[in-house]
Amino acid sequence: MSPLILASASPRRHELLARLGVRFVVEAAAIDEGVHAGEKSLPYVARMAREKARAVAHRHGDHAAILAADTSVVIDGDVLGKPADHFHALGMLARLSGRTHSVITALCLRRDGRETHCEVETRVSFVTLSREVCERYLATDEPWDKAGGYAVQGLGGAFVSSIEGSYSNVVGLPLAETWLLLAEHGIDTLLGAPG
Ligand SMILES: Cc1cn([C@H]2C[C@H](O)[C@@H](COP(=O)(O)OP(=O)(O)OP(=O)(O)O)O2)c(=O)[nH]c1=O
Repeated sequence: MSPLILASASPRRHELLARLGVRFVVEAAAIDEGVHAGEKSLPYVARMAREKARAVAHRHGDHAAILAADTSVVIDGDVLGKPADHFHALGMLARLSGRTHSVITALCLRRDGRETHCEVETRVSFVTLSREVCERYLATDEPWDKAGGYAVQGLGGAFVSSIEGSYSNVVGLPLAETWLLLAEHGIDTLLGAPG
């Protein structure tokens, strides 16, 4: 059987999937990540994962097994993607300061033309951040390729006072749900079948 294709350029996703011991290759998908007018956060994140999987499926036959994911930060119903520039990132951190937000990762697994979806939500609470703290954080360059402009696995972890739900979900690939999804499609991991 040919290896699973991970449709992702994210080094975090590569590292997390590798932990499961799955044989995979990487093929990034370039899609338009714009939010449609009136589109809610959950359908948006699910659509992004689906479009990434389909973009890669397009280059292969129907038999290829493809895993794609999308992670977004959601606050007050608004989707925060990756910051475009310094002021955008500053605005995101100011919104997250002293409050609780959601991190949603959607997974899409395609195999033999069949698609399986799953969306996972983690609630993350931030301590209050001063403007100076945000500026110092932005100077580290950590926020740029991260949804919401922070990395829980890096220095941004210092902003997190509590977390409810899957930690790996915040980093970009929920390990438990990924394992279940792979098993459902008969894709072997180091752990074998769940349950
Ligand atoms: C909130 C948060 C996000 N992230 C990352 C996970 C994702 O890589 C990124 C969200 O952007 P995504 O568009 O989900 O992923 P990506 O562009 O990095 O990779 P690809 O589309 O090719 O799969 O933010 C962290 O690494 N740490 C965090 O704490």
